[in-house]
Amino acid sequence: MNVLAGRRAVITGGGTGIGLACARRLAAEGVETVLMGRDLDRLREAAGDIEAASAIRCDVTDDDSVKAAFEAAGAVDILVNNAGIVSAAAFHRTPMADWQRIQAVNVEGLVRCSQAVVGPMVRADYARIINIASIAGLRGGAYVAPYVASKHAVVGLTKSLSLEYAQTRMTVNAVCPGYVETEIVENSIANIMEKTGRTRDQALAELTKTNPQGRLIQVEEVAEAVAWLCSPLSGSVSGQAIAISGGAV
Ligand SMILES: NC(=O)c1ccc[n+]([C@@H]2O[C@H](COP(=O)([O-])OP(=O)(O)OC[C@H]3O[C@@H](n4cnc5c(N)ncnc54)[C@H](O)[C@@H]3O)[C@@H](O)[C@H]2O)c1
Repeated sequence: MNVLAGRRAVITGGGTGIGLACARRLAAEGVETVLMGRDLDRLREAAGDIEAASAIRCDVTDDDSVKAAFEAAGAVDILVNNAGIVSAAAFHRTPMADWQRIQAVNVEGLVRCSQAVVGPMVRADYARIINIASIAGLRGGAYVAPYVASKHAVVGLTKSLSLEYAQTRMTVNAVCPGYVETEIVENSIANIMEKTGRTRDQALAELTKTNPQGRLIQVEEVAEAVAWLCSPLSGSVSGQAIAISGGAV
């Protein structure tokens, strides 16, 4: 029998990319998944293909939306804070509004959703918070300062919460992927092509050369790490930021 059968997981930004792969992987362990995001039609379509999955509208930047969504979700054993955005620009040309937009989703959104679940989680016999950070949370990167700062904040929050709740049965960890083949990366490729006039293959090579294995990472590889962090036998792993980067960090 699957040891996670009957557990309930919320995955923010669960309708696409890494979040959707996490939902599929956890569902394979018998976990009931709740996909949260802004586009309910897309979420419902995604949930329709997954056993015991449901969809709830949630904008992680909005207090009322988060409150209503987590009330509707009910008891939660696993929270995967996956919703995230990125933008690329030279530091001196990055408007303050871009900084605020990225912090609002990547950092404040994660705080809001985590605060919505930790109360009951600290009293539970099992609980997991898994934050999808990035290798941008472990090292710097040119032209992506707001994203890098936000993902460093995610890693800092992960370490702090793991200590704050160490006396409970909750673990808090981050996974830190390099470039993963998703919509975000497709946008990065389009951005490089537009700014530099490079072909798609050249733009893709710019990204894959950051991975010593010379390839894009697959969403299933990230989801596998998330599933392991959910397993009861990983209960003494907490406060970690696990790179999934082909050895880049
Ligand atoms: N793709 C990569 O190369 C890569 C690498 C490292 C880390 N990450 C991180 O992985 C996570 C998932 O990204 P992805 O690559 O699957 O791309 P994605 O764009 O498919 O996923 C991001 C999800 O977040 C959702 N989202 C954005 N703003 C939201 C909001 N205000 N409220 C609720 N949901 C919101 C989007 O709708 C989308 O479903 C992000 O946190 C991203 O920073 C991605």
